Amino acid sequence: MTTQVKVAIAYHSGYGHTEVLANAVATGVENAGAVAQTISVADLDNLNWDALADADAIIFGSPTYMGSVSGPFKTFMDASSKIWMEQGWKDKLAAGFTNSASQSGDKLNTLIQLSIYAAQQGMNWVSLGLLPGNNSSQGSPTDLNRIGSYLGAMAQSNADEGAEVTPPQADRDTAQALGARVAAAALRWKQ
Ligand SMILES: Cc1cc2nc3c(=O)[nH]c(=O)nc-3n(C[C@H](O)[C@H](O)[C@H](O)COP(=O)(O)O)c2cc1C
Repeated sequence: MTTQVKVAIAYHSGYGHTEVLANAVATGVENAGAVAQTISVADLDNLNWDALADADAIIFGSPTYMGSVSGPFKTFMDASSKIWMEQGWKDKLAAGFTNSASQSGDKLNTLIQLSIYAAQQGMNWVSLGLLPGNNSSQGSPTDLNRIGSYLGAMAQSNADEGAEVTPPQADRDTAQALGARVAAAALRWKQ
């Protein structure tokens, strides 16, 4: 009998760019042989908390707004304090991704915030696991992990373009790689 591993992707996206990444993460999860479910956290009244409870791993995704997670994502974090009280997500795997307009844009702070959140929930954080791209004379903006993050997946979306154009394919592929890594880890974790 094969073990079914479920990976939830809990994300917020104000204008669709981070949602593109959430879908790319889900593709990576599915390609690695696990079941992916994307869950927008924007509508707390209709949030599928059961799916989060049922997941072996939760990958958190938020745009970087004002150098931290977006307001709706923070509202979701605070609403999950009931779960924290019971340590309901303890020992699940966790990972994170973020997206913003600037190359840096203080995205690292968002990933740190997500990893601390996961730690408070008793979860085990999975890093991106890719060497940095685009950091040598041989590098290119089309490289995987072109922004050079370790803690999670970072993406950059031009401020004047829609989600059908930006973030670029390299960032979508990086998000996909994160999904595949977490799914592979969850498959090992569940054995
Ligand atoms: C309220 C607000 C705050 C923002 N703050 C930042 C920021 O701190 N750094 C940055 O690089 N971009 C910032 N941006 C740009 C967004 O991160 C960027 O447009 C991103 O692609 C939005 O993702 P979304 O379409 O999923 O909402 C901000 C945008 C908004 C609306």
